[in-house]
Amino acid sequence: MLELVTASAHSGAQLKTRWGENMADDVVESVKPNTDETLEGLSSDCDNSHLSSGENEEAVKTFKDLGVTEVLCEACDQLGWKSPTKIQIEAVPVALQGRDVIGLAETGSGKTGAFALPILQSLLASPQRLHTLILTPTRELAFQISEQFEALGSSIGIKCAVIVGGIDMMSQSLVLAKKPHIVIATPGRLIDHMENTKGFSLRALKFLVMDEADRILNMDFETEFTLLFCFSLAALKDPVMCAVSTKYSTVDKLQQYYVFIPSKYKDCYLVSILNELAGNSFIIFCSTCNNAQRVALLLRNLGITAIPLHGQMSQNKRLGSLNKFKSKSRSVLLATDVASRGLDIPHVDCVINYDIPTHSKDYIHRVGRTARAGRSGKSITFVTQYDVELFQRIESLIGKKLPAYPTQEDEVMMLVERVSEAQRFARLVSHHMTSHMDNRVVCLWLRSHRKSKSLMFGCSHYLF
Ligand SMILES: Nc1ncnc2c1ncn2[C@@H]1O[C@H](COP(=O)(O)OP(=O)(O)OP(=O)(O)O)[C@@H](O)[C@H]1O
Repeated sequence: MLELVTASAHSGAQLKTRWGENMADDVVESVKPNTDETLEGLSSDCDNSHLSSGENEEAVKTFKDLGVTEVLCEACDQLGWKSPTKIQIEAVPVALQGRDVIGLAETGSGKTGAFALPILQSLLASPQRLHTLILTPTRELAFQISEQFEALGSSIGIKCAVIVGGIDMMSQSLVLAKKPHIVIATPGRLIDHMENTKGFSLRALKFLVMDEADRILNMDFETEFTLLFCFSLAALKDPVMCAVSTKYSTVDKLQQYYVFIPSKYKDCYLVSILNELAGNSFIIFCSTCNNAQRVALLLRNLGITAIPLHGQMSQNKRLGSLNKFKSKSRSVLLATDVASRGLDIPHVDCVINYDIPTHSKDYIHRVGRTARAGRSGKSITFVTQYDVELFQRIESLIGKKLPAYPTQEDEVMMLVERVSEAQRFARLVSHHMTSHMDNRVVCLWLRSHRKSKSLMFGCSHYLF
């Protein structure tokens, strides 16, 4: 699940968060009025006065019915959004009235649109630079939200800035100096700019969004309601709770399975399932960066187009991996929980929990990377002899017993020798990579140690 909090109509001085400082403390310069002609030209089109909250789902069929202005309705149409989702029906009219909103809905249910549309409409009504701040827990999510704002706001000349770690501060300062309408940031880098970038001020901010609020605040509450209620005490004014999911739930179109296997045969089962479901697109979750890297190498050794995504990679490499997976040039993404929240890659057919998540809540976020926006999808969770208790906790959190995924043990065991060979290669390559050996040297080394042609498949791809 993902929560959103839109704190609308707050002045910068009121914006206080638990993770950081008072955002208005570092005010150096006030924000100049917007001169963006496109936004101003369109602003008269915007009239929310007729809106009332509490319109129910049955009565509302279109974005227009929610009070969304014509130009944004057209943008939704261009994105292929024929009608609003449940959370959009609940949250958009309330946010358009200028109320603070706490949103709660299933994964892949369109929460980004639910806060993006009211923000864009507010910008149309009163154009202003540095109008909105969106905080996200991961860098990838920040880029994704920016893409969605730019897609919805393309015809109105919206300017977004993504301010995340792993990217040069100076170039970000230049982007901030141009005073974008919307800043999408991860907390650490935002604080850096607030402390060190002259002239950067959030005083005039009209909207604050905390996407994945529990993760940003780094708090593990029993339910997300409690978390957001606590946050509302600190910063929100009489917020409206828009909940279209009242507990930790997974979507109906997701088929969830587990497979009970001995720990030492995890790789064999993985390869067997990937072979069986060949042609699909997978995200495989591992609990550590090392494991994600090692399994990616192992699969590459076996000719499977796998690519890693984890926090020990540079930001450029992380984005490169994600783009290759998104563009379908790689069919398997080996990821840590850095990819478990919010990432929206519609073509993901199957999520495999190679390592079971330690926090049950992460299970819901991970499997939510498939079966998004009404599509169907599959998830398979590996449960070893060490994971039984964690698995039971997951089942009790989601409130259902999962069926076993059918596997043929004898067929899996036929892979043991082949997989062991690939494991040895993966370990050796990992060792050379972690000892900072030049990539070209690794490739040369691999060539000289080549045992069979297929083991060397994709050698150049070691250079990620
Ligand atoms: N009204 C709509 N009709 C059709 N598709 C939509 C609609 N609104 C959003 N979408 C699409 O649904 C997908 C999921 O949306 P989004 O990423 O906002 O989900 P989410 O609820 O934030 O998920 P998560 O909890 O996993 O972060 C996106 O591809 C988005 O373009």
